[in-house]
Amino acid sequence: MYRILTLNNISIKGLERLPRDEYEIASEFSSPDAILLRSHKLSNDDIASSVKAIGRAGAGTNNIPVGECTQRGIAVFNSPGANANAVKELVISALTLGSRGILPGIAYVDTLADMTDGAAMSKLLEKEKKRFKGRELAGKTLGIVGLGAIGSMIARAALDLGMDVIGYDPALSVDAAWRLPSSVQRMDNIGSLFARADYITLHLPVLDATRGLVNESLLKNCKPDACLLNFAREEIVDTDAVVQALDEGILRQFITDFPSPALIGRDDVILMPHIGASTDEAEENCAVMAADQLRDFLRNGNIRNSVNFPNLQLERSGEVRLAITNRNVPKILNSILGILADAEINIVDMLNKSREDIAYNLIDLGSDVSDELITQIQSLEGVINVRVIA
Ligand SMILES: NC(=O)c1ccc[n+]([C@@H]2O[C@H](COP(=O)([O-])OP(=O)(O)OC[C@H]3O[C@@H](n4cnc5c(N)ncnc54)[C@H](O)[C@@H]3O)[C@@H](O)[C@H]2O)c1
Ligand SMILES: O=C(O)[C@H](O)COP(=O)(O)O
Repeated sequence: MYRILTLNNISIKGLERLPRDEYEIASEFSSPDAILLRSHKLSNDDIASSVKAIGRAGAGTNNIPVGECTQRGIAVFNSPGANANAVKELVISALTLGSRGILPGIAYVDTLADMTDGAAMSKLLEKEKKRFKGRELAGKTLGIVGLGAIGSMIARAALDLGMDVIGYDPALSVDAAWRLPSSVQRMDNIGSLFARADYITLHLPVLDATRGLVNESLLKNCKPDACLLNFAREEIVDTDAVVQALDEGILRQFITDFPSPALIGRDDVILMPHIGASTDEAEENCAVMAADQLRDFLRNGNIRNSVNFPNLQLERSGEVRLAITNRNVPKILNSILGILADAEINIVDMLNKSREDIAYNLIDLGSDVSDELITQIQSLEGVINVRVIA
């Protein structure tokens, strides 16, 4: 029986992928095998020594101490693309909110609640509506920073709205490049994107290299009247610099899914309570993907969509499988194979892959192994953990 600790509400559709005869699921456990969460902020001390894997039902993993997990041999998974459509739809709504007098218009109509004369109300609205005139998106330029799952979907939708789309992504994967419409013009640097776009939308992860990326000097490149959207992460944008750019008229508007006190109560800011992925569909997609990945890892040692372990899958064969994580240094695999050979245990199949500091091995054996042999492998210098999967 595997124990799964949930630290946020996880969609029932995802939890159903973990059958109760094999998985115990609860929001409190002293020694869980795995953790399933959304945006819950997890510290290294919160992670019990029994934890083998963490599944993030969502895209961003900045709430998880990934580096420390890697050192401890804990695989961290996310759900790439599973909530991208939800974010795309919200960003398209935000673009229209940022171009038309929708919110002030609605707020104005709400002030007329005491009027009882319909004809007088119509007359008043026709007179006042000029205050809520907007502009159209068609023909404007949208700059997308980060052309991954969300960025590429937004690019396609914006092109359908008649916008010109430019993008910047210095780390674009081959798969993401295939998904990108060919009419998206790629910029060589982020400054050029800021200088050309009427609307700029951020869809990149928060990393050491992207924290505070949108700062005073970058914002100085903006076209007059530009509108900035942040549905990625709060830390990517220097809020003080944005407030200053708004005050100085460098930016016309800021729309974000990450409110902070300095932004509340301004007419030129639209704030949403981190609802980019809050749809039934996205929550289900993320939970199902995260649960399936955890299950395949716990049951078979296979790894799909890990952010810190190499991706690796091997069909099951043999009697028993060893899943071994070790430091990525020479000779460890040789030593492991030597121990198995000395014990005359036949290797039926095996796969070994590395990623940065660690290596991960799946070794299918023709016969069962003793506890002593596992202890022998576990005590090899550089071996982080060993799992025996029946
Ligand atoms: N508001 C929300 O609820 C919500 C929902 C989902 C995701 N997000 C955030 O959006 C981010 C992107 O999600 P995704 O699913 O598109 O991820 P993704 O991994 O598919 O795409 C991210 C892209 O950003 C690119 N990138 C990395 N560094 C960059 C840089 N310095 N400049 C420009 N691009 C860079 C990567 O190469 C990649 O193509 C997530 O990391 C998460 O923080 C927010
Ligand atoms: O990175 C993500 O996937 C989003 O920020 C969604 O976070 P949530 O699962 O807490 O809504």
